Amino acid sequence: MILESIKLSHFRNYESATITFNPSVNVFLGENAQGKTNLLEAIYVLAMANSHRTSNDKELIKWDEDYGKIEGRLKKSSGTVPLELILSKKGKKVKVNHLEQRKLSQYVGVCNVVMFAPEDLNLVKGSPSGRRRFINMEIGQIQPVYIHDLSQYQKVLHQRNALLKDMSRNRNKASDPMLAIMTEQLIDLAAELTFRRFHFITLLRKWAIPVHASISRGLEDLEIIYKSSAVDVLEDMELSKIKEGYEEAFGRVREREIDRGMTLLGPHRDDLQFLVNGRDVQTFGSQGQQRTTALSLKLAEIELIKNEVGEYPLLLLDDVLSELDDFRQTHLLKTFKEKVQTFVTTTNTDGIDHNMLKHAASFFVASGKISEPKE
Ligand SMILES: Nc1ncnc2c1ncn2[C@@H]1O[C@H](COP(=O)(O)OP(=O)(O)OP(=O)(O)O)[C@@H](O)[C@H]1O
Repeated sequence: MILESIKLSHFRNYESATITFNPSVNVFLGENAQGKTNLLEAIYVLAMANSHRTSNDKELIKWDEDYGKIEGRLKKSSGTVPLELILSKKGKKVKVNHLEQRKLSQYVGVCNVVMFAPEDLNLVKGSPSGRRRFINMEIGQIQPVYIHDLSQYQKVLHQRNALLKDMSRNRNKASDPMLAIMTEQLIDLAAELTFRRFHFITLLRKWAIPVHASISRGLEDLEIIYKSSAVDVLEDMELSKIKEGYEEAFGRVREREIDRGMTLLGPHRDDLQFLVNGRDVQTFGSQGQQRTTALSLKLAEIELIKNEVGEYPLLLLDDVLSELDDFRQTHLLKTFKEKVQTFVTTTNTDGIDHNMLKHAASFFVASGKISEPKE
């Protein structure tokens, strides 16, 4: 898919801007804090209806304005699709082909993106919540129903936590039937999410392992393990078996949950583990191995999306090229040259592959204004 153009109104530090993109590579050049990342963020938000760096949508609206808007024209093999996202203090509205979509699950997935930002280099080393967010965002764009299930899960989790908190304070037996109902609801959703996540990790593994071997010049074997807080999920495990596993596990922790006043098991406490040559990269890996792993995951996602939805996603590279050594950079750029529309931000083109720059449109970004492309 190709993003032909974008129009921003009151988005971050952009008052208004319209940009027509190159179908191959677009480079955004500028000093720090001028609006380069904001521009990639706008593309990401247009695709995912959520930012990659804040969960507070109000931060996306230009200061002292009431609303912000992002419009884009996306070219897919099925035709051109106008997309629109309006942010206001009351919430957000999304439109596809000028028609408002009531549910985000009907919107997310129309435009696919893979973002690689400096914080992704932390995917391996950072906290489990970052890895859960990665899983949620990636499954959401290939299986929109996942977004619906996840938001239902979060609602039930919130209610169940409130009930457990109350039970831990009051030790009231009268709440037992309510807890049983909520546990059943939570288990249905937890099993569904775990099943989908496990299937996603199986696909991710298929693409990431060969990529990692290639970037490490055949020296490293990657393994990705889904670590469930409740069930030992096995290859090809049926949904009903995962559900049974949750029922047993919740039975075991019931008293502890009431003591602690919170839900102790479920997808919100799961994690991913990465092994390189059999050792945990998070604990034992060098910084280079951790970076290679993060890059392998991102490259794998591109192929995974192509395989699942039939078209390559847009690739957003926020100031990461200079973070990768020449070999990793060349690998990244060579693999997708001409196949994937790429958007790159940088303060300086010195560290960037010159062959790539030859085919790119370069834009200059200063104080929320974008100059015409320089060839
Ligand atoms: N809601 C907002 N309204 C107006 N300006 C904002 C808003 N949010 C952020 N900014 C401004 O946007 C600028 C940051 O832009 P951005 O994050 O895109 O930087 P950048 O060009 O990518 O720089 P760097 O190379 O340092 O990452 C800052 O000047 C910040 O004050």
